[in-house]
Amino acid sequence: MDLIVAKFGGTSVGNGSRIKKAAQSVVNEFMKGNQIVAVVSAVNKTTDELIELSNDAIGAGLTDSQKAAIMAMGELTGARLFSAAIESLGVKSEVIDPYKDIWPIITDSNSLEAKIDFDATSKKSENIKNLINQGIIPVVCGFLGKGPVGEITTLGRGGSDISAFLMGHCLGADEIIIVTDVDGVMSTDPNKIEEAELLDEITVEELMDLATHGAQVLHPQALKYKDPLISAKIINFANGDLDTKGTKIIGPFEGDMLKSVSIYPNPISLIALVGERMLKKVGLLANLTGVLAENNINIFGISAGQNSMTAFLDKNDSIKAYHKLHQLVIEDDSLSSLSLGKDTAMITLVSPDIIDTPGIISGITEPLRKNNINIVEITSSQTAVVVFVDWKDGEKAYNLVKEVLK
Ligand SMILES: Nc1ncnc2c1ncn2[C@@H]1O[C@H](COP(=O)(O)OP(=O)(O)O)[C@@H](O)[C@H]1O
Ligand SMILES: N[C@@H](CC(=O)OP(=O)(O)O)C(=O)O
Repeated sequence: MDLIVAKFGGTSVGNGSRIKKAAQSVVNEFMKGNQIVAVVSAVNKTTDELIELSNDAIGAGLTDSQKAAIMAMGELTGARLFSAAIESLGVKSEVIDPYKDIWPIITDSNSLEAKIDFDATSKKSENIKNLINQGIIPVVCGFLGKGPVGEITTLGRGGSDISAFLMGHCLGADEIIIVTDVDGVMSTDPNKIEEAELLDEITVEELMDLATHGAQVLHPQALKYKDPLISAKIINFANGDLDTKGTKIIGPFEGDMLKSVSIYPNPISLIALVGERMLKKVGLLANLTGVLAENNINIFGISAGQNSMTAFLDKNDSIKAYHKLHQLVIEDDSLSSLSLGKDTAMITLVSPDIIDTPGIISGITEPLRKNNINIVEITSSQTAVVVFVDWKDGEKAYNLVKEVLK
C-alpha cells in the first residue's frame, strides 16, 4: 500500500467533466488499496479572474490580506468541488482548508508570498495522517497557508506545486504526482514550439534551473521539499489515470534538501581576453569557447564585460589554454591582449533560497570582508552563487560560506 499525494492544477480541473475524471482517477488509486491525498488548485483561470475583479472593484485600496482572502476563494471552491466529486463516487472525503483547525500548512504573516514554517507544518500534518488512516481521502486546498493569527496567506502564484511537495514530504508519501495539461517536462514549452519532445526523466537540479528560468511547468520552490526517497512525476490530466508514465523527477543528488557548499579541489586560473568594445563583436565568445573545446579544455565559468572576457579554467589546463588563446588574439583585430591571472579557489553555494532571499549575496560577502578576504570574482544565478578568492584564502573562505547555510 502506497501513500500518494496527487496535485491537480487549474487546467486539470478546468471544467465539470475534468473534475469528474480527476476525482475518478483518485478513487481508482484508492480502490487499488493505496492511500491518497489530493491537492487541488483553483479551477482554470479563477485566480486571474478574482484578481481582475478585485482590481476593478477596489484598485489600489485593496490590502494584501484582503487580496489573499479573495484569491483563496478559487482553491476553497476547487477543493469543495473535488471532494464532492469523490464522495459522489462512493468514497469518503474531507475538504482541508485554512479555516479548519486540521489545516496543516503554517506560514509567516506575508499574505501574498508567505514563507512556510516547516516544523509547525510537519507537526500539524500528523492530523492529516489520522484522517487517511480512517479511509478518508483528504482534499487539501493548494496555494494557501495559515498565518500567525489564523489569517489566510498564499504561497505565491503557482504555489499549489509547493503545497503538494510540502505535503508529500511531511506525510512521508511514497509518491508525488503533479497532474497538469502537458505530458510532462518537455524539451521546451510545447505551447510555444510544437516539436517539443517529452523527457522520460529529469533531475531535481535540472528542473529547478528550468523552473527558476521561467518554465511554468513546476514552481521552483516546490523542489525544496523533494526528498530523494520519494518518487515524483508530472503527468497529463488527459490520460485520466494516475498510473501514466509522464516525466519522472529524480534526485536530489547533491546535499541535504538541495543546499550545499563545495570547494573545487584544484586551483582555478582566470584567463582574460582584452579588446575594445568586445560585447559588440559577433562570434567572439564562440571563438573563445571553440579554441578551448578543440583542445579538450573544460570551462568552469565565463564573465563578460565591455572590454574584457574572462574564462575560468582548471590550473592544469591553463598554460595550454594561454598559448592557444594567444593565437586567437594575434588573429583577431578586435582583441588586443591576453592575461593569465592568479590562482583562485572556487567556492560554490547552491540553494533554492537564493531566488527569494534578499541580502543572500551580502550574507556571503560580508563575512569574507570582515576576514579580509578579497573576492576576485563572484557570479550568481537563481540557484547558485560562485565565489572566487585567492587560492591561499580558499579553505577559510569555504568555512565562512558554509556558515551562511546554517
Ligand atoms: N519545458 C516545459 N515542459 C512542459 N511544459 C512547459 C515547459 N515550459 C513551460 N511549460 C508550460 O507549463 C504549463 C503547465 O504549467 P501550469 O500552467 O502552471 O499548469 P497547472 O495549471 O497544471 O499548474 C504548460 O501548459 C506549458 O505551457
Ligand atoms: N491558483 C493559484 C495556484 C496554482 O498553483 O495554480 P495552478 O496549479 O493552476 O498553477 C494560481 O493560479 O496561481
